[in-house]
Amino acid sequence: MEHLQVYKFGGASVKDAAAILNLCRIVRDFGPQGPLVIVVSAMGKTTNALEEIYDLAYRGEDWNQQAARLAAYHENACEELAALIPSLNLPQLLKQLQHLVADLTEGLKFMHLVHLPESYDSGYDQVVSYGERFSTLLVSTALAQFLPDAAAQHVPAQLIVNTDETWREGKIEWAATEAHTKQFVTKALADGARILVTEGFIGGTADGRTTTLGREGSDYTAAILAYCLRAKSVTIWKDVAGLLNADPKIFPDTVRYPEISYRETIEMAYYGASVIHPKTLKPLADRGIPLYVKSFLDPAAEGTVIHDCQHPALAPAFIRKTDQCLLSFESKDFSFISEENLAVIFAALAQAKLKINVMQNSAISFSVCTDFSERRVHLLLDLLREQFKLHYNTGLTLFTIKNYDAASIQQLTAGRALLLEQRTRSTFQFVCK
Ligand SMILES: Nc1ncnc2c1ncn2[C@@H]1O[C@H](COP(=O)(O)OP(=O)(O)O)[C@@H](O)[C@H]1O
Ligand SMILES: N[C@@H](CC(=O)OP(=O)(O)O)C(=O)O
Repeated sequence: MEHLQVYKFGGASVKDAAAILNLCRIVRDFGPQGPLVIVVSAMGKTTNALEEIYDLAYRGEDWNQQAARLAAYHENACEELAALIPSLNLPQLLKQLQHLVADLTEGLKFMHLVHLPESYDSGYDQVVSYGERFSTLLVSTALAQFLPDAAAQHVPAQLIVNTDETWREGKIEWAATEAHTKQFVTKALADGARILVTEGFIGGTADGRTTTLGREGSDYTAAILAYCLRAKSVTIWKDVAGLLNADPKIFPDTVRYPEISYRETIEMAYYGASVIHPKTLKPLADRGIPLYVKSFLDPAAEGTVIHDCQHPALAPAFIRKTDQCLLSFESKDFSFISEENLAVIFAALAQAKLKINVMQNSAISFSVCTDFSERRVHLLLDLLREQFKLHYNTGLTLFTIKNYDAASIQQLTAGRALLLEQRTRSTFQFVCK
């Protein structure tokens, strides 16, 4: 479907009724005339709120107040949307929302009273996925009223984005996803819809259970659907002017990259540039689909295009990852760290689902820097305690400078005590307090 485009709207761009109206205007004023698939994230900080609710429920603590606050936030958005789009049928929208809220709270009560889910992670997906289900209901309803000619239709992501049962990080079953996506989209277009709206971040297993694709995974959903539909392009609408050389919330004086290659961007995302989910680039690069990053606050502005291109050297990019943990494994008897030891350590890291951000070895010890998760680090320690002496430090920060020069290293390292440092020809990384 080479005319089809994919838009993705993240949490900031749907955070309240005014933001949803802005989305409708972007689609009307800047959107294509042809078919458009819209991928929607949960409103504002809803996913964090659902994580908190799930944690409380899993621990057997009271989650009712937090759940009521989340329901009120969405109800309030429905009421405000109805004031902004008078043709919207508020009682019907509220009824649909309340239905979803009731499903969510039933699930939580069931877990609380009857039995815990088979694992923390499987229960997480059933609960945390509601953020996207709520937001997609609001956005698809608003679009259907705002642009009646486009006959916007909701396509449930659980039916088209097929995954295995890797909870919280569902692995895409590509053949099934491609077949179902084509089938649902073709049918909806044949029925007269021009705009299809679906949930980002969530998928479904073959037996109908909901999975999630990893935090901030809605960008990835957009790329998956674009790949399966051989779309013309993907546009992700953000609260920044495009892909910048650093996060403007952290670093002053950022510059925008008007054009950048898939390869450079994939590395920036991998090192932690949170503007794009790291898995997003591969499906697009595989099919040569350009990715536009544009500002929903200034939709007429140029933004960034990420595609297959050659460009001159880029300004150094600065990336910060907080909440890091530096773990070191030491042999107990002064024997060298061998390949056999490393195989055991890597297997345990994979089992504990701890991803390595940086690693380094010396004669008798091996160190890795990972994102910190108390639950996962403790599992790792349990797995390896017998064989190795283990030390770990938390509350650390990992900085990466891509395309570094002497001045950028000096700028970032000045006054900091470095616990680990590493450089390749293009990348300088260090971990510090
Ligand atoms: N290199 C970068 N360029 C632009 N924005 C960045 C970069 N690195 C981090 N960011 C941050 O990413 C944010 C947008 O991404 P995100 O919050 O995931 O959006 P959404 O959830 O709305 O999709 C920006 O507000 C900015 O703070
Ligand atoms: N709502 C999910 C998925 C997502 O992609 O969100 P956003 O597009 O707002 O980063 C999360 O917060 O993780």
